[in-house]
Amino acid sequence: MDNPGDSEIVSSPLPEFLNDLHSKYKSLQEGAVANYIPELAKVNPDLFSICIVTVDGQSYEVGDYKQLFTIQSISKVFAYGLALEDHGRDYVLTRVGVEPTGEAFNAIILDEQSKRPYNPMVNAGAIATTSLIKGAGATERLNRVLDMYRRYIGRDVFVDISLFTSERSTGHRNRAMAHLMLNFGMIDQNIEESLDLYFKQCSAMVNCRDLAVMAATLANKGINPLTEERAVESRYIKDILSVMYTCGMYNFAGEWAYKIGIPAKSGVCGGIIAVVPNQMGIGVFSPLLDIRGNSVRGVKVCEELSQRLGLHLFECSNSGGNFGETVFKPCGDE
Ligand SMILES: NC(=O)CC[C@H](N)C(=O)O
Repeated sequence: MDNPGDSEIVSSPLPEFLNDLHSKYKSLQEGAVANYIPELAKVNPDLFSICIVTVDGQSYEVGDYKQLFTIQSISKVFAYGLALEDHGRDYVLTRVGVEPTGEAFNAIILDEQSKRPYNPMVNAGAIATTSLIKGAGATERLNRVLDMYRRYIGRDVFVDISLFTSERSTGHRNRAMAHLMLNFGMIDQNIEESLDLYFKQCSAMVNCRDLAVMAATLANKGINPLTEERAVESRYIKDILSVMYTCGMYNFAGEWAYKIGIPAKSGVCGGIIAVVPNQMGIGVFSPLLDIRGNSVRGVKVCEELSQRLGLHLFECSNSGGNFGETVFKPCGDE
């Protein structure tokens, strides 16, 4: 261990450890709230919460964990799962790739050869993914998305209409991507309906604890550990987690995989979900973002959680222990 204080922190039970992390980073004022969607700029920059939900249903939370905010890009993960269930892996792969872009989340780029958007975790790919969600019309498609959120979270979820209309009236860049993909036959004619659905899926209201439950559901092979309801077919978990791992943090994805080493997804709301397969889901919320659109405190908290709990997928075999009672030791030090 590098720091003298490490041994105290890692030997604390999880609630104390989360409290320590929260106090440590609460005063960090780096970054800025997203303002390209006018309603998003109104968020209180001081909000900060960290939650963990284990696959055996224990939950730990600290800070403003009941505060609702819009899920934004984190929705891309779950919409991708629904599109896979609706069409199967092979067809979805013809419409959206699985390559990291190395570019900003809102880059207007398609793969030169295939004309597909690069991956479902950036805006272009997410709009293509959402266009694949089935339903007889706009209402049925929205209801399917909301029901999907309900299964992952365990309660009904609503769309923030102010946020939705704010994004719809300013979302010209996303509209441009949709037209480009329409030009190449990557999405169908009904682009306004699909864009509305995309803006609504991004404007669904969640709190930090919800994020952790959603992440824990992915960690638990698609079954919500609190309600025991299946949210997504288990055969698509590896697809979802793979693209989260390689593409979930936009143009920080490589460094994230290298340093933190667990599948994750962020959103311009300031939320991050991180999934430790077969162990736990992590949710962090803090709206101050870095230049890539990732939560500054969120990245720091995940980095420290990963280091102190030995969560990096390739570091060593994870302990797989009971996180409710465990006294944490960094793996590799045994
Ligand atoms: N990175 C994000 O969270 C972006 C989501 C936002 N709704 C957009 O499309 O721009």
